[in-house]
Amino acid sequence: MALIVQKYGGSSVADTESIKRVARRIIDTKRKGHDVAVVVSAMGDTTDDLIDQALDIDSNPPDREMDMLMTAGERISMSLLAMAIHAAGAHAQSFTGRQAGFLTDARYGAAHIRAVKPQRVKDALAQGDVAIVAGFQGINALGDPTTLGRGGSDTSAVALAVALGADICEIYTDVDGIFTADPRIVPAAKRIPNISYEEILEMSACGSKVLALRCVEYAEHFSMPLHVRSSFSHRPGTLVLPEGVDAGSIPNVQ
Ligand SMILES: Nc1ncnc2c1ncn2[C@@H]1O[C@H](COP(=O)(O)OP(=O)(O)O)[C@@H](O)[C@H]1O
Ligand SMILES: N[C@@H](CC(=O)OP(=O)(O)O)C(=O)O
Repeated sequence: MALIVQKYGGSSVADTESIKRVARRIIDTKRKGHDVAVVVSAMGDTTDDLIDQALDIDSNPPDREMDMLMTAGERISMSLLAMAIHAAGAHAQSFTGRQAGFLTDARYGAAHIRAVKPQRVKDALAQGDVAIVAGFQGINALGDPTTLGRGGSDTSAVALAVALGADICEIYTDVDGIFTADPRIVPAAKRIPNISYEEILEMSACGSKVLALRCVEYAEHFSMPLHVRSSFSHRPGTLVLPEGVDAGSIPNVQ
C-alpha cells in the first residue's frame, strides 16, 4: 500500500461532470489499497474570471483582497469534489490551505511556502478518508489567505507530498504527460516517458509551460518522484524520478 498525492488541475475539474469523473478515479485509486490525498485547482477558468471581476470593480485592487478573492476558487472545487466522492459512496474531507497547514510568507499573489504542517490531512487519512486540499493557497503570519502565484497548485501538491512523506506525487492534467512541445500547438510532438528535473527546468526556461517552475525545484530538492499524466485516460504519462530510483518501484503507474 502506498501513500499517493494526486493533483487535479483546473482542466480536469472544469464542470460538475468532470468533478464526478475525477471522484471515481480517486475512489478507484483508494480501492487499489492506497491512501490518497488530493490537491485540487479551481474549476476551469474560475481564477481568470475572478480576476476579471475584480478588475471590473477596481483597476488597482488591494493585494490582500485579491488573495481573499482568488482563494475562493479552490474552495468551490474542493468541496464539490468531496461531495462527489460522498455521492459515489466513499468518504472525503476537504481542507483549505489554512486547515491543511500551509504557512507562507506575506507576499500576496506570489507567496512562498515556509512550512507545511498537515495534521488535519494526516488525521483524515488515518480515518481511512480521502483528504482533499485546496491548491495554490496558504496563510501568512497574520492568518490572512495568500496565493502562491499562477499555476501554484503544482507546488502545493509537491509540498504536501513531501510533508506527508508520500511515495509519489501524481499531477493530472488534460494531456498524456510532458511532450517534446505543446501537443495542442505541435500535433507531431511526442510524449516523453521519462525526464529529469533538470530537463523540465530547461524546457521551462525556453518558455515551455509544463509544470510550475517552483514545483519542479521543490520536487528535485526533496527527491519527490512525479508522474505527470492525463485525468482523461489511463495511459501512463511522464515519470520524473530522482537519480537511482527505479520506475518499477513507483506505485499506480498502470
Ligand atoms: N511540453 C508540453 N507538454 C505537455 N503539455 C504542454 C506542453 N507545453 C504546454 N502544454 C500545455 O499545457 C496544458 C496543461 O496545462 P494547464 O492548462 O495549466 O493544465 P491544468 O489545468 O491541468 O493545470 C496542456 O493542455 C498543453 O496544451
Ligand atoms: N487556480 C490557480 C492555481 C492553479 O495551479 O491552477 P491550474 O492547476 O489549473 O494551473 C490558477 O489558475 O493559477
